[in-house]
Parts: sequence; C-alpha cells; structure tokens
Amino acid sequence: MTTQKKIKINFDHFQILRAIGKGSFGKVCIVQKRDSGILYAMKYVSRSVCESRGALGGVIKEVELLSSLEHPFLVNLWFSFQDEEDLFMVCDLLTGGDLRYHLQNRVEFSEQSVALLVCELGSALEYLQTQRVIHRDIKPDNILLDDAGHAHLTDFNIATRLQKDSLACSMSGTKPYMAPEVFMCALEEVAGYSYPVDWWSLGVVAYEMRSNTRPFVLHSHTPLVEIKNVLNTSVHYPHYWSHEFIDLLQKLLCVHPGARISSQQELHQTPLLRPTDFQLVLEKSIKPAFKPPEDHLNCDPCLELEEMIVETRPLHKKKKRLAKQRSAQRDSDPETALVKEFIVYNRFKELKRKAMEKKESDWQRELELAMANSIVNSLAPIQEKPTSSLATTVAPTATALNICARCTSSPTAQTKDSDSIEFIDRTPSPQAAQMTPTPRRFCCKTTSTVRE
Ligand SMILES: Nc1ncnc2c1ncn2[C@@H]1O[C@H](COP(=O)(O)OP(=O)(O)OP(=O)(O)O)[C@@H](O)[C@H]1O
Repeated sequence: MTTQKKIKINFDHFQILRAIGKGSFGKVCIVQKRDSGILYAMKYVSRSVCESRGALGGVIKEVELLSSLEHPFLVNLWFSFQDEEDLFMVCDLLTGGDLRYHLQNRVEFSEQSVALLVCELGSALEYLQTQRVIHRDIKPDNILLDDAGHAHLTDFNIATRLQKDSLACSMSGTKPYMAPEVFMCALEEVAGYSYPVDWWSLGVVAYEMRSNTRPFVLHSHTPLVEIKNVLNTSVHYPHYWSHEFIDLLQKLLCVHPGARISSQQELHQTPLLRPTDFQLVLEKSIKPAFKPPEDHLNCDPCLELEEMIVETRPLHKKKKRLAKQRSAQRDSDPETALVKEFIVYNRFKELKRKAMEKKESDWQRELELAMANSIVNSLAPIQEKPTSSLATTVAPTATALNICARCTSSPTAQTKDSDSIEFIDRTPSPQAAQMTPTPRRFCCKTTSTVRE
C-alpha cells in the first residue's frame, strides 16, 4: 500500500488573476483555484508589517472567528494558510464593489434599496448574535455587494466573541459609526456594551446610503465628551423621506441600547418591513433595486498597475522568489519561520468531516433503534402467519430498520468497501405492511448481530 502525504492548502493551489483592493495592512486580489476553477478573493497581509504594527494578534483572531462562521450575508472564509512572507485568507469573491465605492460614485439608493440592505445585514447580525459575536466595525467600507447587489459583511478584524452574559468594554470601531454606549463605556459611565452597537452602526449606514451624508457630524479627532453631546442632538430627516422609513431609522438610531431595534423580529415589527418575508430575504429571492454595473470591475483600476509596477515583492513573482530564498537557506526548516498560532483552514475539509460525523451519528441512531426493535421482537411469540393486525404492528418495526442498500441488492457486495456503506430510508409500502416479517439481518460488519 502506498502512503500518500496529504498536501495542505497553499499558495500554489491558486492562480493570481488581478489586484482589486487595498486595506491598511493587506491587499486583495482575485484568484482561481487551479483544481476546481472556482474564483475567490484572496486577502494577504505581510507578516513583517503586521508584526511591526502590532496587528498580528488581530489577524490570527479574525481567522479563528471566521472559520467558525457561515452565513449568506457574510463574506465567508474558505481557506487560510501562510508562507514565510505573508498570511493568506481566501474568501467569497464579491464582484459588486464595496458600498463606500458606490457612495463615492454618487449612486442614489432608494428607500426600497436601503430597506432590503437593512434586512439582509439584519439577518447577518441576528446570526452573529447566535454565535455571540459583535462585529464592531459596520460601515460602508466593510459592506461588499455581489453581482446582483446583495450585501455581505466583511472585515472581522476588531470583532469579538462575548462570553455568556458578559459585556464588551474596549473602545473599538470607527468613530462616526460607533454607538453612544461605546463612548459612554470609555468615559466609564456604563459598564460595557453588547450586540445593539452593531444595529446602531447599521442605522448610520442606512441613513448615509439614502442621503450620502451621515446623521451626526463626527470625525476621528472629535473629543470623547463632545461626541456624547453630538449623539444626543436630534437627527435631521429630509421631509421627502417616507414616515415608515424615518420610523425605521429612528428605531435603529435610538440612543438607549435597550430600546433600540436589535433583532430581526423587531425589524419585522416596523411598519416599513412588516410586509417583508424574511425567509425570501435569506434565500436572496428579493432582487435588489441597485445592481452594480457589470461592464467594469467595481474597484480602483490603479491597484493592478501599482501591483505590477510599484510593488517591491509582487505576488505573481512569489514562487520564484521563495524558491530562491529557500535554496539559499537549505539547512533551515521553512516551518520555523511561520506564525504558530495562525491556523491552516480548509472549509471543504471541514464540511466533509461534518458530513461524515452526521452520517455516522445517524447510522448509530438507526442501529440502536434496530437493535432495540430486535430485542422487542425476540421477546414476542413467533407466529408463522401473522394476522393482519399483527402484521401492521410488526411491519413498521421491521421497516423502521434502515437496510443496507448494498445488502438488499447483492449480499456479497457488503464485504467490499465497508467504509462507504450507505443506508437508505425505507418507508413501509402498503404491500410491505402485509408481508410476513422475515428474519432480519443487520448487515453492517461493525456489528455481527444477526438473528435468523
Ligand atoms: N471578498 C472580497 N471580494 C471582493 N473585493 C474585496 C473582498 N474583500 C475585500 N475586497 C476589496 O478590497 C478592499 C480592501 O479590503 P480589506 O479588507 O483589506 O480592507 P479594509 O476593509 O479597508 O481593511 P482594513 O480595515 O484592515 O484596512 C475592500 O475595500 C474591497 O473593495
């Protein structure tokens, strides 16, 4: 038997197509997985830059968090890995651009458009709450659109997972989008804050989408004490906005977190969103009014040029560069140059593992049920020809047993390929219910229980 070394996901599994984004630490490019042909967004951050700016912990935490999350309105992580130079995160590719890009291009979002975005991101926030996660940085820059215009939340760099019944207390976020209780916490006026902070930020985003200005005039340099006063001033709502839309915004931009909308159910209770079917929202069956243009990539075209001309360590030359570097340092193990805490993640493997586990536990349950039935039946007096009343009581028991598909069709086949035995769920047919119960056979080799 040949032992095949399993190759972990790495940079060579992807083909770099083009640069599409740049953040404060990293860059983003479109990549294609060589074996499946699937396109992804690959975000990569230089390990040395991260270390020098004390941001390594945040990236490690972000990957840990994202690997445990999955939702239609999140930018889901599919793979993570690293090499001597960079840390990589491979995510869903959203080709519609970020909301900031569209606001800067003066796109006018209708009330209907904003309302759908609130529902979609509300659904993501509701999910995050079930996972005890606060995002803490909801803003147009971190909302990406797909090609149809559906919203997806990204950048979990400063997100946090709350312990049960605890509060967050660090001052994290982007000032113009931060909820009043975050500032109050920094001023030690409240003990901490929780999930409603994200719903406040969603309210600010919704306001900004509709008017291209923000509800409160705040800047990164506005002092804390002043911010508190600003957030307590009343918001100006243009007279041509509908009452229902203003009502939604007022309930999101409510200064008291306890009275603020902070669940999908509360969203659904507002006059504007009462008619909305949230199941259809989740299924992405409601078409967004704004569809990002398809004739060009919704990102800055200079990024690609910059990567090709200005970048000192361009990604497309990485393979050659690392090979040269590795051959020069032949004696040292490249593994020692890696960040130990940064996890290698492969969502496909994870999904496969979970499917196997589920199959195994389903199988175990069926087997236990079958064994219990078998004991019950062994205690019952054996009747050669059951009366119809007995047949109906026995038949469901007999058929409740999931029968190995392979054994029923070909008993000899059960000895082959035992790992992939599959069970079929057989609902008793009316004819089967009338049949004489035949001796049953538990046909999986892990149990030798055979009663004949
Ligand atoms: N999954 C993605 N699909 C398509 N484009 C993306 C994706 N992720 C990021 N981008 C683009 O790349 C840009 C930079 O993303 P990145 O997350 O590095 O920056 P950021 O949100 O500004 O991060 P930071 O807050 O760390 O500076 C985004 O603004 C977006 O335009």
